Amino acid sequence: MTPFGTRLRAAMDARGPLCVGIDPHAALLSSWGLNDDIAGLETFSRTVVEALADSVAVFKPQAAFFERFGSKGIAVLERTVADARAAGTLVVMDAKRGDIGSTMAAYAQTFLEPSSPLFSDALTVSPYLGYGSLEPAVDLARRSGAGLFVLALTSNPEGAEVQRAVREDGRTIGATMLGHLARENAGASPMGSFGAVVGATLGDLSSFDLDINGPLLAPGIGAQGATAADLPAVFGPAVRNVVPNVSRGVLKHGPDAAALRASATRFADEIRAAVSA
Ligand SMILES: O=C(O)c1cc(=O)[nH]c(=O)n1[C@@H]1O[C@H](COP(=O)(O)O)[C@@H](O)[C@H]1O
Repeated sequence: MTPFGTRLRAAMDARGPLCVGIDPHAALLSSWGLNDDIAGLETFSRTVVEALADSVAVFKPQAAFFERFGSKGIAVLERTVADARAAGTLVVMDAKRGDIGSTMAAYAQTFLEPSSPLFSDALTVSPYLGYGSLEPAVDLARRSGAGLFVLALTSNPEGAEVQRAVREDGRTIGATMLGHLARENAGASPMGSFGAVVGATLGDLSSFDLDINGPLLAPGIGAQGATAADLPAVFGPAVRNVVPNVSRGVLKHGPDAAALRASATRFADEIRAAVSA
C-alpha cells in the first residue's frame, strides 16, 4: 500500500485538511433523537459517514464511544471503518494505545495489520511508556503503509505536567517526541507517515520545532474553544502540515445530513482561509 503520508497529502490537496471526529457521545445521541444503545450508535455513525465521506479528507472515530457497548459496539466500529474507507475517506483510529513493546505488537496487529477487521489508515498512540515502546507499531505501520499519530502536545490543560516537563538535557518531553518523529520521517516525500498530535488550543508553539516532515493532528477546534483562525499563530510555517480535527463542533448539527455537510463546509472554508492567509 502507498505510504500513509503520501495518501494523506493527496487527500489534503484534493479535499482540504479537515478531519471530522466520529465521537458518539451519549449526549449527542440524545440530541439527535437516538437512544443510547447499539441501534442509536449504528444510525449515528452511518449518518456521519454517508453525509461526509465524499467531502472530508479524514474521519477519526473515537474507539471509546464504541467500546462502551462491548462486542456489538466494536462490530459497529468495524463497519464504520470499512464504510468510510470504501467511500474513499482515510480513517485515523483514535484508540490512543500504548504499552510495553511485546503488548504494543498486539495493539499494532489489531489496527495496523491489513487483514485485521479494525485495520485503519493510522492509529493514535501514547508514547508515555517511552517512545521506544512504540517500535512494533512503527515497524508494522511501515510494512503495511499505515501511519501513527503520537501524542506530543495534547490539547488538554493537564497534558502540560508531563509534556512540558524538562529532561536532564534541557529539552521538554513534548519536544523529545517531536524529535523522534522527525527522525522517523527523514527523507520521506511528500511527507512521512509518522505524525504528532498537537492541540490547536495551545497558543504560540514557536519554542517547539514542529517541522517533523509529517502530519500534525490538531484537535481542539470547536467544543474545546480553539478556532480555525488560531491555526497560523499556533503552528507557524508548519501549518501546511496541520490536519485540524473537529468532532462535537460538527456532530452537534446532526442528524440532518445537509446540516452536517454545511457545518463541515464552514469549518473547511475557515481552515482554508486561515492557512492560505
Ligand atoms: O488524539 C486525539 O484525537 C486527541 C488528542 C488531544 O490532545 N485532544 C483531543 O481532544 N483529542 C481527541 O479529539 C477529539 C476532540 O473532540 P471535540 O472536542 O469534540 O472536537 C476527541 O475525540 C478527543 O479524544
